[in-house]
Amino acid sequence: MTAHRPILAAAAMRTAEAAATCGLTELMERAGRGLAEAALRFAGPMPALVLCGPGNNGGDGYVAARLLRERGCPVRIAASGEPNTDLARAARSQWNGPIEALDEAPPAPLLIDCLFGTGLKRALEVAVSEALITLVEASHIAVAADLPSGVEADSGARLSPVPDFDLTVAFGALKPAHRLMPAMAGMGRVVLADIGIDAPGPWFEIGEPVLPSIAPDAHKFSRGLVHCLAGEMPGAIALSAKAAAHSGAGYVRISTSLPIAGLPLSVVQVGDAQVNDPKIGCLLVGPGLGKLPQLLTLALVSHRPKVIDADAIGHIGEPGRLKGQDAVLTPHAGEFERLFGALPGTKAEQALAAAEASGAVVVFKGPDTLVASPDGRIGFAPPAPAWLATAGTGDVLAGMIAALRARGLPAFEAACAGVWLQGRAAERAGASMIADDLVAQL
Ligand SMILES: NC(=O)C1=CN([C@@H]2O[C@H](COP(=O)(O)OP(=O)(O)OC[C@H]3O[C@@H](n4cnc5c(N)ncnc54)[C@H](OP(=O)(O)O)[C@@H]3O)[C@@H](O)[C@H]2O)[C@@H](O)CC1
Ligand SMILES: Nc1ncnc2c1ncn2[C@@H]1O[C@H](COP(=O)(O)OP(=O)(O)O)[C@@H](O)[C@H]1O
Ligand SMILES: [K+]
Repeated sequence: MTAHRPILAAAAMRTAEAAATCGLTELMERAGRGLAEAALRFAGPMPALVLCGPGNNGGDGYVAARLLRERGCPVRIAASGEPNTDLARAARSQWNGPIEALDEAPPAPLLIDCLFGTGLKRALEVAVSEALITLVEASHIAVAADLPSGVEADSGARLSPVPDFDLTVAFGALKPAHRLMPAMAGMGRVVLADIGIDAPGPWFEIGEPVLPSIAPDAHKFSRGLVHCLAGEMPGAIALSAKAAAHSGAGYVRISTSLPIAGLPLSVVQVGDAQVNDPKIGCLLVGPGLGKLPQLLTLALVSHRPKVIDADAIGHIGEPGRLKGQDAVLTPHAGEFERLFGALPGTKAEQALAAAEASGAVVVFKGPDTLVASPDGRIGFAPPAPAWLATAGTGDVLAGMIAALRARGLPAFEAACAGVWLQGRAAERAGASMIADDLVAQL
């Protein structure tokens, strides 16, 4: 099992830094050392150019340059201007080499970007942005300190054009941008430098789940019954049902008006939906539902936990309808906007607002999937392969979450576990996978 790693927004990071017992000077020394060591490990000793900005991200750069030079690397520094914090000024005063002007500096094989980190508030000046892009493109290996300059820490937005990096060294904790699009796509490998900050909080990167073990005296119903409501296009719910069966549910049942072909023989097809059957561990409605809002209504009459996906999300109408439902909602961006409207803020803030409005656990899917709970927790998915973008993988995820819920995990934990397991299954399935292959990897 890998632990959940904290994710701190810029303001929370500043609070955690201020609370660090070692003091800010030592924090910057540790950040600079972590950066220098990570760059050396990744690139080996090669001539480096460190770009230093005006704030503490620049301060980290002065420290890293000094330490790289102490280890025998030929290092140059180019700065966009004078440091404007005491910490950065102190770090610069310990550098006794020349400092070049950013717009005149020739490139080097190793480029280390310490222009801006969590303090970026607006687009880079055009000359600074152009120099950064030119120097990154002319390097062999480009490393970003904390964040690539131009990336907004909390939203993952690019406030100005940002070149692609090979390595990003996050200090103390991941920031939302390390796990949000578009920023995360251009960071290369992301590593975390431990600078001694201990700040567990309600936002984290989802780690490997601990799944309930199968009791020695288990029977099929104690392992969890998933009941799926089939709609107009039964192929989708069939995928969900298979995924549920292979995610450890002891019994998977589909209520359907017509027999569904291609299902494993172990999946039981029934004509009527006893949605209040106390044996049901989790109901699943939505995949392939089509224009049958009455099946969502039926699911909402049930007192059992439920996963609401796909077409069913479009039939909800008013998020408040889900209050008290013990539901997990799994919208992609289109379904999300249809139900919740165009919410303001970052993707994380939108997911939280949606969870609060609906009282449901919201799995806001995409290349940067988030799991938000009405109690304020957010799990950020670790990167998953882009080949998940193929029809039916969302149906598989819904079936996985339903099974994990039926096996006894609480709604938020089941959703986080499903998202993590889906990503790893996709890695094993490989780039040519279709949704059916994903099920084979569960
Ligand atoms: N605090 C700590 O103890 C530790 C912090 N650490 C490090 O510090 C980083 C955060 O440092 P930071 O807060 O100084 O912000 P940073 O990203 O360097 O830049 C902000 C400066 O840039 C300016 N500015 C902003 N946007 C701009 C623009 N587009 N174009 C031009 N200027 C712009 C802004 O000025 P202003 O907007 O006020 O004009 C401000 O002066 C963090 O990522 C980590 O690397 C580590 O060392 C661990 C210890
Ligand atoms: N570019 C991507 N990178 C990683 N995962 C992705 C990407 N695009 C989509 N996914 C994942 O694939 C699944 C697609 O689900 P969804 O859009 O509901 O498709 P469908 O309705 O066809 O099943 C989601 O789990 C989503 O997070
Ligand atoms: K940076």
